[in-house]
Amino acid sequence: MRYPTILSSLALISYSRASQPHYTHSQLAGICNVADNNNVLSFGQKTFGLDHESCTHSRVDVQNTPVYHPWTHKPRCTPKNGLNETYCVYTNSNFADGRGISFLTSPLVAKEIINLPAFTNPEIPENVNTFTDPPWEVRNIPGRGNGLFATRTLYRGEEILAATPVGVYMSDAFPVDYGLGYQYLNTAYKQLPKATREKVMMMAAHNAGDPIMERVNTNSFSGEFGGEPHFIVYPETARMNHDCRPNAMYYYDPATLIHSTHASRTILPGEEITITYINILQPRADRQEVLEMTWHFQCTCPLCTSSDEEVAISDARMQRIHEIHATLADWSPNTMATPELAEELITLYELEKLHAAVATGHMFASMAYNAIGDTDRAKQFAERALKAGMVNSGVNGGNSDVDDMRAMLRDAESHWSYLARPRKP
Ligand SMILES: C[S@@+](CC[C@H](N)C(=O)[O-])C[C@H]1O[C@@H](n2cnc3c(N)ncnc32)[C@H](O)[C@@H]1O
Repeated sequence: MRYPTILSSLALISYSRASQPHYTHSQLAGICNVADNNNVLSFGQKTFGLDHESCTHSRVDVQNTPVYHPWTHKPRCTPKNGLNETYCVYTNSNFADGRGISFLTSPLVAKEIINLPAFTNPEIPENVNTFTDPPWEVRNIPGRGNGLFATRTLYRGEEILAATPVGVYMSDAFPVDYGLGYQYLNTAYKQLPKATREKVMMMAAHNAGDPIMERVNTNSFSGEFGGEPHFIVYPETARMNHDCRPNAMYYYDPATLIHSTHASRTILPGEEITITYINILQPRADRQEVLEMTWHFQCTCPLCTSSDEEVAISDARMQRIHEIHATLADWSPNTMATPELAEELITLYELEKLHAAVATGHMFASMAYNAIGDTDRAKQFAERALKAGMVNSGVNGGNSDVDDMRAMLRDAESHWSYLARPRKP
């Protein structure tokens, strides 16, 4: 039997934030509904290998409240492994107006999850999980499987889709005993409502094997809960194919778990809507290697299929982008960072059609101008960064870059970067 390691995960953090994810961690607080771990464990042991649903119905107390609140099913836990770890399935089949959600995670992480606003304030905005009249349709493309295609013009910043996850699985739940991990993963799947299970099964799978595991492998985004890496499944979002110069960007809100995708440039009707699965600031050879190894496809996006000469120019620009990033991030007294360098970065992003990254360029420029005391320019660029940044982070912000740029706009002289790099005489 083949037990593939879970390797693939579509980067969850937008490209420009890939190296600095911002997760809010809820306080460890409150009660744990799986405190009765021995019971759960023995239950898990008893049901080891079972896949019939009769065992999974929620137990209800006299007030009709499940004793496992907020879970609608009794948590089922693996027997402790040699490292004294256990992983449990936690399902709330009512989550997000009946879409449901299942976790396979540790009891400690579950304690944090139940304190997230997703559970303490579970109201779902109207635009989320609404797929009745989307501005796209699913089409099959030879060699790529299904993909999303725009059915009308979408403008930069416009929302394409927003969804809650249906499955969240801790990556550590698998390697010690893959067989056991798969069984509990299947339990997590089976406890979801029927319509959601159908959505999961409609996702593509790279390989034959365990149907759920293979779908998780092919379609998961990655994120953290309680500081631990998890795989996160958004079935509709996972329909989007990869492009090294994507026309859409996504943002994940770790408090509500809502994942939203926005246009990062104008997308014309009939155009495929694409995201990136990888860090696209890599040379073509490296990008292709990662995509081939992890997602088993040969990238034939326009950039990958350009002439060798064009690719060499693009690779050189990306090398320069890396150099400028490093210089602009250097706040030491000997830094070579200047506002001119930040403006060069913006130009390079534009030449490379890195639409989604432009906000990062404006943010660098804002701070670089503020660092020499040019508060007018600093504010101008902060405004541009905020406008462009909405594509990445949603209109309400909720990440530290957005907060930082708002602070710059309010009062540049109080911003930490003010006169941090005075021009040398
Ligand atoms: C997350 S799924 C994307 C949706 C998928 N095409 C489907 O049919 O549901 C990832 C898989 O889609 C395919 N894929 C994504 N982007 C592609 C691309 N640019 N070229 C070829 N195949 C691609 C690969 O098979 C990849 O493993």
